[in-house]
Amino acid sequence: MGNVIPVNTLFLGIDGAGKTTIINTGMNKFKQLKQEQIDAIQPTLGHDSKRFTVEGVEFISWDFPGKEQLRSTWTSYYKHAQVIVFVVDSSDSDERLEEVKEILHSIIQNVQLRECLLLILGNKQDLNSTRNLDKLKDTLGLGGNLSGLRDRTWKILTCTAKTGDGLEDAFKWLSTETMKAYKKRESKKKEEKKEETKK
Ligand SMILES: Nc1nc2c(ncn2[C@@H]2O[C@H](COP(=O)(O)OP(=O)(O)OP(=O)(O)O)[C@@H](O)[C@H]2O)c(=O)[nH]1
Ligand SMILES: [Mg+2]
Repeated sequence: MGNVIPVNTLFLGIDGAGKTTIINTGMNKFKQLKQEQIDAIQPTLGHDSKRFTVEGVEFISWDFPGKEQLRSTWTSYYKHAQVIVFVVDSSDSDERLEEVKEILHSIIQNVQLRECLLLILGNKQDLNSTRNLDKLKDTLGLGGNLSGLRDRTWKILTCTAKTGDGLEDAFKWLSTETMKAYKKRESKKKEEKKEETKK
């Protein structure tokens, strides 16, 4: 097997969205966590990184707190980010999703995150009050031709972290897109080197 490509991946989203559960499921090869493993997950207060690999890409997963007073910690990591996984509780109230929309749009427009791949995950599809993909897209204002999305590789998908449903496909997509971006960067570097030696 070739070398694994490591990518700094920031997991962002408000409190209770399911960021930590998704990372733990990723580390469990996307198999359903045991109930006691789910019960052991506490709201994140600090931040730390955990790693899991999917099809040659190692996601160095930075788990951040979503609690309002702690969200300011996110931005100091923006300069290191290559991938953003933005997690949404699809069953959250309209009021909370209005707040989520605002946060998501500020991430989309942030110049420091311009080059990042963006995966938006509509989590908790198992709950009765959940929104499906189309409804979520609409609620989060992602339907139109948003300037921050036009030149970016991004996707919105749904999942259930509690069972693992949808997560493997989501990270396979990220893995494929990461590889493509990596190859593009490498060939650009090669071209530039060639140009340099010609001078
Ligand atoms: N029903 C259901 N509950 C989920 C799912 N994913 C996570 N949860 C629950 O939602 C709660 C919050 O999950 P976390 O993973 O701690 O959420 P977080 O985004 O890390 O939250 P903060 O650390 O506070 O920012 C926990 O009780 C989880 O068990 C899911 O797919 N379905
Ligand atoms: Mg957490």
